[in-house]
Amino acid sequence: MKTLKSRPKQGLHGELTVPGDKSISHRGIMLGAISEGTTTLTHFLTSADCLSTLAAFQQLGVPIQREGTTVTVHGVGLHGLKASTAKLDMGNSGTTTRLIMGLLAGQPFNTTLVGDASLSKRPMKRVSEPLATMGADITTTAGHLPVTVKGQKLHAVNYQLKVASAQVKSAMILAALQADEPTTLVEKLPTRDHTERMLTAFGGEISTAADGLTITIQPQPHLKGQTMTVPGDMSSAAFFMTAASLVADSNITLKDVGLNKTRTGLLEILKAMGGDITVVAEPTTGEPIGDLTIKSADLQPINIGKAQIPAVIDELPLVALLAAKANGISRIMGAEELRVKETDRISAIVTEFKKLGIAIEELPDGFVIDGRQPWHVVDPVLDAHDDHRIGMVLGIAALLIDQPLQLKGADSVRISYPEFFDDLDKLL
Ligand SMILES: O=C(O)C1=C[C@@H](OP(=O)(O)O)[C@@H](O)[C@H](O)C1
Ligand SMILES: C=C(OP(=O)(O)O)C(=O)O
Repeated sequence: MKTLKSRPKQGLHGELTVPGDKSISHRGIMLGAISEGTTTLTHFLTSADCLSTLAAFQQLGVPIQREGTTVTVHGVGLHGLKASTAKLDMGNSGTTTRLIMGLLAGQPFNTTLVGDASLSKRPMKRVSEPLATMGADITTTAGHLPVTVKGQKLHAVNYQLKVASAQVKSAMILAALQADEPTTLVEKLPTRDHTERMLTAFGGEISTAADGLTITIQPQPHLKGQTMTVPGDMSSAAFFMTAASLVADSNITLKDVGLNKTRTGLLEILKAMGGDITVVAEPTTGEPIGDLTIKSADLQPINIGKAQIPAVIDELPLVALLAAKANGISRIMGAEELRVKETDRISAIVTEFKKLGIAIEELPDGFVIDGRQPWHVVDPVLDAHDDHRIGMVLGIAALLIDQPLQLKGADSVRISYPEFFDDLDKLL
């Protein structure tokens, strides 16, 4: 049980560089592995999820070294992976599992994937079914892990994705690389496009049509290892953006944060709510990055619907917290995907926010929050529900309360941001 810091005497102050982006770190290892030559990733995220990806590719015969946050991947090419003698442990990572399924679907060997209790409850048919249209042979356990992938020769498809999910899209892209002809995928809504951008940087041929939804992938590329610095994770920066906005007298700067438009939903929402944020973009050739300065502000309520969800999916617990201090009623809808994350995040947020006396109502696909109601602690023992993002949002919520609160499962931050509480202390 961790005792959370309560309301600070002064606001949050100072400058911070948040750890590397989780999505980009995963993809850096995967694309590096199937490239020819060496890939060097600096500012790699050394959280449990990304280390699950690193270990899985080592087990597939890819030499990978790590020194601190620098990772060197000695690529084996698209057809150079080797069968693992043991099951691959995906740990808690949905991204590792879904993307690796797409890649292994076309390899000439069989692999069994297992994961922890939380990951073993998450849906995998959303990946195995679309992959099956390409000829993949994937057996799930009633739609969940353990999953066995029996490598097959894959054929190209023209496929309309059924869920707005970058993980499903990326699994299909990684499978399409191994197909016989070009594949076309059509997304329901644009989702994070790191796979597409990074594949291009590694020398692959992938294009997105003017509609922003139709993606064409050329098969059998000869990818070349790259050197890249992973941008700061917007999804980690988001915790401090929220804290500085809500805690009076704050003024912080977050350096080198990834500003890819498919990830900046929270930034846009915070601006629309009246947040005080200055963005100084930096010139880059790869993923857009920049520095963010955030000061405390009085916030207005907001309504969010389906089309806005993908760009803020992992930050929705923070949108709920912002709404809980806004001057009116906010509605967040179209977010049913939250129910199939590390925990049912809708239910977890409602349960934990109610312990703080927040006026929150659960919807099947989101929540309604009245930020005008004063908070009052009903139960000082909060629970992360074994979910890193729930644990961290509660760590921020505690800064808005005068009495000390306890957090069960604070250790869950290791999944995406092991230094979270230390970095928060630096700003306090
Ligand atoms: O592709 C990725 O790196 C991710 C995609 C999102 O999941 P979905 O694809 O399930 O929306 C997100 O929630 C996850 O944290 C990372
Ligand atoms: C949902 C998340 O990750 P994953 O799906 O990779 O477990 C997350 O980091 O919030």
